[in-house]
Amino acid sequence: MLRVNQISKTFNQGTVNEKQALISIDLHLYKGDFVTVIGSNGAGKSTLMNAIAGVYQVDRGSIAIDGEDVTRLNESQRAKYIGRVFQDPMAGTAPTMTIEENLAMAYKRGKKRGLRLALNKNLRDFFRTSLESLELNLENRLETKVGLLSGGERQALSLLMATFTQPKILLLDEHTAALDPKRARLITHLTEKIVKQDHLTTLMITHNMDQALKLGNRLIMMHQGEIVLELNELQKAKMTPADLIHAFEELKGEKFVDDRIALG
Ligand SMILES: Nc1ncnc2c1ncn2[C@@H]1O[C@H](COP(=O)(O)OP(=O)(O)OP(=O)(O)O)[C@@H](O)[C@H]1O
Repeated sequence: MLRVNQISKTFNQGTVNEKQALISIDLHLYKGDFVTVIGSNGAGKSTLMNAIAGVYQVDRGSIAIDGEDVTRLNESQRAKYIGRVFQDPMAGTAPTMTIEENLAMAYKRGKKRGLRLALNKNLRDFFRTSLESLELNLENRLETKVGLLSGGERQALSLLMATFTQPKILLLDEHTAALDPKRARLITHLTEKIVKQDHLTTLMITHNMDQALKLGNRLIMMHQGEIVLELNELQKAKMTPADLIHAFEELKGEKFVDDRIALG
């Protein structure tokens, strides 16, 4: 479903600030794979996601989604394939628009430009049913402005907006990190539920080692622009957060430095 072949990305090439953020990264995700991504500070995790989403063009290598080479497509041209949820609950939704207007906007994403979308009964029913799955009673607040929702409700809505059109790839960029523990648990639970039910191919960056081990069926660890460790479901199941750190230190002979790390 996702084939990242030998991609490299250097920022500020030829200047004193030159930074090789990605070095010959290979990553192949099969349909339904749910891969958690961890790594030290500045390891290249966000750059990898941005490269997949088309925010940055890569210097070398190629990216294919469901067999289509998207390497030279820009972010908006890739939008129909990709759902993304960011760390900031404010980032994925428009606060002055109502819940249903936000959903309509997401529904239109990637569809033909200029498509006028009538908010007819069928569409409202579809939005209501989708919102019911969140179990937050948002289905009865279709006309509420999104700016009035709590951070957790807003992030749940972002998650729904990123997934209800069944993207080929779901990118989760520390999407629970800015929430309090209770809301983070809720969003984690909803993520697991939606990904499983819709069999979504997912890449999730997290600084929470426990979450990285418990969620998904694969884990990758990045360091200085490279993937330094890959674990499958069985290997993940046997490991603790402390084992992960230990494995990194054995491999690289240096301390694992992540300012935002959470072990459990
Ligand atoms: N737009 C940019 N311009 C210049 N340098 C950048 C840019 N984006 C990222 N970098 C640099 O590339 C490297 C990788 O950054 P990236 O944000 O991908 O790391 P990360 O693994 O997500 O880090 P963290 O967990 O600390 O957020 C870092 O050294 C960063 O400073």
